[in-house]
Amino acid sequence: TRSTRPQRMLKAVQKNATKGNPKSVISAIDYFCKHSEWAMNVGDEKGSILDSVVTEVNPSTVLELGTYCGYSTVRIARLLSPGTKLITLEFNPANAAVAKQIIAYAGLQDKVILVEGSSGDLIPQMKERFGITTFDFIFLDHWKDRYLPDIKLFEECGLLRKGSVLLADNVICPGTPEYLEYVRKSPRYESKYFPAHLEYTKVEDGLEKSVFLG
Ligand SMILES: CNc1ncnc2c1ncn2[C@@H]1O[C@H](/C=C/CNC(=O)c2cc(-c3ccc(F)cc3)cc(O)c2O)[C@@H](O)[C@H]1O
Ligand SMILES: [Mg+2]
Repeated sequence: TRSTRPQRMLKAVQKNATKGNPKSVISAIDYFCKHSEWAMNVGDEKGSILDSVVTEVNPSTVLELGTYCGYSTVRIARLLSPGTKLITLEFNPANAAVAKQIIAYAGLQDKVILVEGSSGDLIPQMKERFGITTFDFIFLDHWKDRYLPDIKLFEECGLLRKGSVLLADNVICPGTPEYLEYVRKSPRYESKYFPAHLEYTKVEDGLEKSVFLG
């Protein structure tokens, strides 16, 4: 049967990237998406903003919602200090399988805990399963209509502390209007919009960085 786009992306990484070299994995995926097939990775322009926020926060506890093929997982994990791991949630087994291989090809498997399942089920389990008290940094890039319910879940589960940083992809395209209204209106968050473009296109998009104020 015909391969899937994530499988073709993995093939491109195995063909064009250097094993154990995260930068080459990132470049190989960006090249594939620019010259072969568009795919919904955060991409190089928004990815650079992601890099700068991760570097600034230098988090000890990290969560990503929506692994997809692991592109942003690799971008984040390569910047984490030794001994720090990122937890990434993915409920599509086929996508998780590709992501696992792409993360391993980058040599970052020891810095990543990929959990198969839905954020709605897994967020309440973070404390008991992974010994997390609060997250320093959260990257939201899963179904856009789930950003708001999940941020409320973080609050309810006591997973945010004064200074926790949430970075959300696609707040313009496809758009997350309810989430944006919530974080920008709530007195409990300090929000800032980083303008950019939809990955590999000239369409406007951007990232919203929201700091929890406690
Ligand atoms: C709801 N809880 C969840 N828990 C765990 N994993 C979840 C998940 N929701 C979705 N996922 C997974 O995340 C991934 C989904 C991501 C959704 N992202 C988008 O829809 C998206 C879509 C676009 C996009 C933009 C313009 C356009 F024309 C077409 C697409 C661009 C992006 O950057 C995107 O992030 C999949 O791998 C899915 O299985
Ligand atoms: Mg996205």
